[in-house]
Amino acid sequence: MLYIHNLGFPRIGAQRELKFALEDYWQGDLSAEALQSRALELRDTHWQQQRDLDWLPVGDFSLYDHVLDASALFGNLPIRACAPGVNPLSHYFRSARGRDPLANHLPDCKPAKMTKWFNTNYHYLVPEFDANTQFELHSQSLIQQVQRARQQGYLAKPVLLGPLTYLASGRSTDNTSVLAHLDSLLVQYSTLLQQLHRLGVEWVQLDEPILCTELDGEWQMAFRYAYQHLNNLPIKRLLTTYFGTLGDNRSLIASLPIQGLHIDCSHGPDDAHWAADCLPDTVTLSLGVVDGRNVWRCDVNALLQWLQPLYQQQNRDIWLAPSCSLLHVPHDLTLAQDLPDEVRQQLAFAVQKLDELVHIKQCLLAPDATQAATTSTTATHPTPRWDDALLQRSKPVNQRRALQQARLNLPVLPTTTIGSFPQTPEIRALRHQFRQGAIDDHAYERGMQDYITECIRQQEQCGLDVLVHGEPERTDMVEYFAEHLDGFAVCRSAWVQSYGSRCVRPPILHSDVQLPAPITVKWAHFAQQLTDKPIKGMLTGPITLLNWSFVRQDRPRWQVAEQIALALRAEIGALEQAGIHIIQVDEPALREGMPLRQSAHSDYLAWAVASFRLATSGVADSTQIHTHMCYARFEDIGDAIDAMDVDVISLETARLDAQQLKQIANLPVRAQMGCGVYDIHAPSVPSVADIERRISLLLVHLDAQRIWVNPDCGLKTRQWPQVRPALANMVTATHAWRRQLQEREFPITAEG
Ligand code: MET
Ligand SMILES: [Zn+2]
Repeated sequence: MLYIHNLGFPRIGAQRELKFALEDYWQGDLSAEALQSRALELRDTHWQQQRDLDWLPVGDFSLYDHVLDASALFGNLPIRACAPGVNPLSHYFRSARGRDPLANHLPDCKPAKMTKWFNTNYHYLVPEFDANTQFELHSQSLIQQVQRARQQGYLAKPVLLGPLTYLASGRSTDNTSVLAHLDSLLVQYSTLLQQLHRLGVEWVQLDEPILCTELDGEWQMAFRYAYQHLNNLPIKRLLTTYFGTLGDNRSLIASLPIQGLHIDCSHGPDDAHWAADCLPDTVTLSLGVVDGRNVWRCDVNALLQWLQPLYQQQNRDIWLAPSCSLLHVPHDLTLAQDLPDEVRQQLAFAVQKLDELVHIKQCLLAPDATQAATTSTTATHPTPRWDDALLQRSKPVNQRRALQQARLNLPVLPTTTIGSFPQTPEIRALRHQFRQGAIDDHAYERGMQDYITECIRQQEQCGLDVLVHGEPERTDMVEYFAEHLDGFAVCRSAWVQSYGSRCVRPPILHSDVQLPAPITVKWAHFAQQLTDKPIKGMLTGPITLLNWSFVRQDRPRWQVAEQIALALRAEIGALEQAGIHIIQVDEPALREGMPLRQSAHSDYLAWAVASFRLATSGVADSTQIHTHMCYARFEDIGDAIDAMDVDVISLETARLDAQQLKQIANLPVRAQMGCGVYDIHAPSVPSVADIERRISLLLVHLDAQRIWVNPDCGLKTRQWPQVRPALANMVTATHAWRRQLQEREFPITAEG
């Protein structure tokens, strides 16, 4: 038999209803009951939108995050977030955010750590384990949802994070192994599966995406052990793997006692063929044939070429699904009226992806009666081959240094910022009015120039050495460039959840990327005219533009990166021409684009670094190239960072302890380094003493000549009353150190 199902649906709502409800609730403007009833309405609506499916995912909806939901389900929220007599909803939100309106009498607590969900841009809250961890099942909410779905006539398939992926996503806070908790966790899973079975549930979905990563012997054993443990339960278990291929885990998977296996087919049909050939007919095969990570329409013709024969040869049940949860794509294309028609025709968002499943099912069941849709995509042109010399600056980094210094004449421990300054309500309003056509180009530019003037004045008053224009024209560091480069489209309603109530709007890269006209030059040039201090030009790098966009799939990623890089190379050339001699090319997303499997890392880093160099190597040796990275670990990519061949790199390091900072300082990187000296996310103003201490830590490990002083990241989410004193303190602390360093160099003796 042939069925269609879904692994998970976007939760935030087509119009971001959940976001607004959550934010109202956190503000104290919406009661907990009202929040729950909005969530219930949203779930009902989303179920309605999935009504054509044979099996409906239930339990995939979340008020904040599905990993946090698993922690709540198994009674494993951090103890510091919980207090007797407090509503469980408060425990949940205190775990996520440190506070909750229903528990205002409690002091704020430290929220759980947030980190990226595999290689997506979705962030989850990291479960915590220690020797005292004890699980306790809180299944009431899930059970109610299942009952409600069944009452509404759906065949409900509860969605659970699998026990191994749950443990692997967590961290032990006392150096015990997370696997030490497997036994006690399995007891809860068993109880839960029995409860679901008693409700009449036939299938449960167990998400184990870690099966698409490399697993060592211990984890493989744990998998066998865990699924054996769940084996004697009467409910059917669909083991879902996604975000990659099965690789070396095929034989492990074949050894697990499961009734169904879901395979991500967006990477090709090999795993599907393997499973069809090697798994017993009693195992249902769920094929993730519609890409759940991207917005392009499925090429049904191409798909049927392999799917049709595979389906016909099988005696087992086949299910069709998106490759993974649809959480990672926008909700509904019909709302995307601002996209050009020729782009929209090529796309499918969550709702449309389910229509595609219906269509594919029809094609398989009645091949003669149905017409497979052909997908036409805009033709693109591979970039003409360029000379490898384009990847090289003329001189090595240590020789460029003197040339740059001759022009810039910077003091030791130069101070700067990462680029953006507060995005005030006035600036947002200005951009909004301009977009609406309420003000003309002239008024918009004048408004921006006024703000840039203000940013320059503030930076001069604080005494910074290298200034920036402040990025007021940018809604977002990727979106702004996507709006001004050919080949990208920005859809203003295409929201994807990033974490909690936060959503992002990844641009859609649909055809050849080109720079029609310089993007940043006028702002940087305007700023430079206002000051004698050097202005640092600001760009988003090729890899970050790539990793934070939806990218065409008919071209390899390295090729797309190369095209973006060439467009940025032209922009950088134009900045240099306009008299900007320091240019920062931000790559905060370099690390997160790393493939899940370690064996693929070096390949990725090689082309990522090459495209960065392609963008940046065209400048004179006397022009200083900076890059900035954040949100990531850097310890294991030191070589790649060095290979980027920048003159200065700034890193988000303010939250690292002395030991970790030492690791960063000792990376095999030749560039000068700006290890962020204060955390821009912290609500308080860092004191002069704090920053001095931070600088002294750096001075232990780095030559003073290599150190830059800057905040951790951009300041756009901050407000001026905090930014001003923070930067002033940073400069004061730096000056104090400069004096000390000078005294060390010319020690003041008793005589002199
Ligand atoms: N230049 C950017 C900014 O200052 C870099 C941000 S990194 C996420 O906002
Ligand atoms: Zn940053």
